[in-house]
Amino acid sequence: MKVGIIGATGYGGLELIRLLHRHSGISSIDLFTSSDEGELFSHKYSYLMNIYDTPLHKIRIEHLAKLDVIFTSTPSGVTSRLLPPLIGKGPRIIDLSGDYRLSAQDYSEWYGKEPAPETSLRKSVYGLTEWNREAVKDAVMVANPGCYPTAVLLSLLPAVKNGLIDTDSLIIDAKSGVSGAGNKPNQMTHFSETNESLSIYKVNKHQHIPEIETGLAQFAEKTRPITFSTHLVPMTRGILAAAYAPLADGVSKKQLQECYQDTYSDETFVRVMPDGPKFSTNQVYGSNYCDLQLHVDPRTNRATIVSVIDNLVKGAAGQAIQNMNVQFGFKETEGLDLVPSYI
Ligand SMILES: NC(=O)C1=CN([C@@H]2O[C@H](COP(=O)(O)OP(=O)(O)OC[C@H]3O[C@@H](n4cnc5c(N)ncnc54)[C@H](OP(=O)(O)O)[C@@H]3O)[C@@H](O)[C@H]2O)C=CC1
Ligand SMILES: CC(=O)N[C@@H](CCC(=O)OP(=O)(O)O)C(=O)O
Repeated sequence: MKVGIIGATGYGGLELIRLLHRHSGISSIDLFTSSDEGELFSHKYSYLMNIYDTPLHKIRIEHLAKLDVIFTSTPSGVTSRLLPPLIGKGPRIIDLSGDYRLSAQDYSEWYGKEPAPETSLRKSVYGLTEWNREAVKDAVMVANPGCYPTAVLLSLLPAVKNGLIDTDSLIIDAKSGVSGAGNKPNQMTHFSETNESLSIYKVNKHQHIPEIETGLAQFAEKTRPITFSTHLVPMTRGILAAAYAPLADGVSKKQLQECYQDTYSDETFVRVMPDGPKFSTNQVYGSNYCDLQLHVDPRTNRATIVSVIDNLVKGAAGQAIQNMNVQFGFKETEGLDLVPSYI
């Protein structure tokens, strides 16, 4: 298969390259840029010397149209303009940005930008693979989920769908490594701002709030608003999301645990962990796993449901390749059988 990556020079793009390199079904990977046309990729990133000594291509529709699959890993507001002439015209498209995940109204409200045209939005399928595999198979356009929504939806959907927790006032507290903000440092992500410091940001304003709410409504018919807070942690990769909710009447910890084990028993990439003294982002570092752990406090009858992912893998490039595997009939784990780099 001939693959193209737009936004190859960014963090999501680099991770796509790293993972696609070991995929058996790929014959070529064309890398596209909006700023460094003609430059050898291994000149820009010397760590790729003798691996990707290929030039960066200008983004041209005629070139893109000849490919089998296109990954777009660009800032929000780019693919809503770039992709409409290509959607449904040949290449399958997997967009890592937020442009095709929300309704036009939610997108305008939460991203503060012009949404994608309605006709192209209608063709997009939400790529939370474990929950939407059948739709992804035939999708010409996959909206790859955001990093936080991946962690939160995988951790909450079984309990919400099966009515095991009271979702009237769901609180989710999430923490991310700094690579989640991309490769352009700013006032918030600069080393001297993040080092030795923990911050909370976009309180009640995070653009992933409507994405999580839409996912809960789509896969579990839950429509109450959530409280979702995001934090920046002085580490490079990883997301830990903890959700807090009372158990529904009569539900036990054992039932909760069994529900999760049943839901994900056939899923390679979602691991339901036993209780243990430690649960951390480094147990999934560099891998496509989403690990879950469930706790119930008998004093408050409240469940604490925790998930960890690598934001650049399961939260971005890994899940995107998982979706490509589903679309093209590859084994879902192809290119993704990565042992976490724990240390
Ligand atoms: N980082 C993460 O953990 C996750 C990111 N995402 C989303 O994925 C997308 C990419 O994120 P990330 O890789 O971190 O971002 P980066 O900022 O690291 O990279 C984005 C890349 O997009 C390219 N680009 C910028 N402007 C344009 C443009 N106008 N047209 C075409 N290409 C452009 C740039 O490359 P060049 O200058 O060479 O064109 C740049 O390297 C974002 O939408 C992000 O929100 C989703 C999940 C997780
Ligand atoms: C740490 C950090 O800053 N993370 C980013 C994740 C952004 C992202 O992935 O954006 P879209 O899914 O909307 O494209 C944030 O919280 O905004």
